[in-house]
Amino acid sequence: MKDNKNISNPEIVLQIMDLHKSFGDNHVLNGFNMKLYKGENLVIMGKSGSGKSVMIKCLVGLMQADSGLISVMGKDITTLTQEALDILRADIGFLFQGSALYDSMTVRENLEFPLRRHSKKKHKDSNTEALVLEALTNVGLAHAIDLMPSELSGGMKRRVALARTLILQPKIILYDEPTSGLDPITAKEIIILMQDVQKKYNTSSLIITHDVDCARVISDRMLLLIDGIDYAVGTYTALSTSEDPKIKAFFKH
Ligand SMILES: Nc1ncnc2c1ncn2[C@@H]1O[C@H](COP(=O)(O)OP(=O)(O)OP(=O)(O)O)[C@@H](O)[C@H]1O
Repeated sequence: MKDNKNISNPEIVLQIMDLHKSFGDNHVLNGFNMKLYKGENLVIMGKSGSGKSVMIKCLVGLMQADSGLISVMGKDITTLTQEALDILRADIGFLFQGSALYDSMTVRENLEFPLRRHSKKKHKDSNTEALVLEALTNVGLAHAIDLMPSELSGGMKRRVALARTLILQPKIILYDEPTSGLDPITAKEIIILMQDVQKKYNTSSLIITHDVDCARVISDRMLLLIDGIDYAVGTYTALSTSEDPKIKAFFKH
């Protein structure tokens, strides 16, 4: 089953072509392809150890692929200078499992931190206080601005981490297991928040998850990473009704 996105004149914001990555005899990615269109939520699922993290690391330049092409906003990242790469990276937000808050800083300081790092590029003239408040309001946590991370619940921490990502107004957000470790109700809240963010900012999101319910609710399209390739790409409905045993395995509860 292959990509059947049917929108007129779609803009591709992120593309991977024929990506290969091996560790010795362990051939993790064997010609992986992916396209992320502007404004869409693409969910990537794959068994544990299938290479999702390796793919993301190659995508953000934390790991070098053996071969293949990766382009972000139409630019081949392997040919960019460090400076051009840094500018491009400011357009990509990350919400990783491990993207913990700084425990010794208040919520406000946690949000000011990325602003200060990128201030030269983006927010030279902006009012930091207003930006922090706006980002927190967008995740429903304006009242928590002066709390310490230790005073927040798991769901609230995840929201603050999302606000910290949003404050730089990224064009693309990469989510790694956004609902892992959360109870079903809080997980649902985070999914709704992700949808709100997508609508409000028209961001394009790549979401790695094992959570089938999350995939059902949030995905415009899904990609199944199996045997190191983009084995199946399509809507939740198309994939969840497939008769292919390898695809079916993902949707069994
Ligand atoms: N730095 C590394 N050196 C050697 N092997 C590695 C390295 N990083 C990843 N691998 C191997 O690559 C394979 C894919 O790992 P990866 O972490 O991408 O899986 P994953 O799909 O993200 O799994 P999970 O869902 O459990 O997080 C595994 O076999 C892993 O052992």
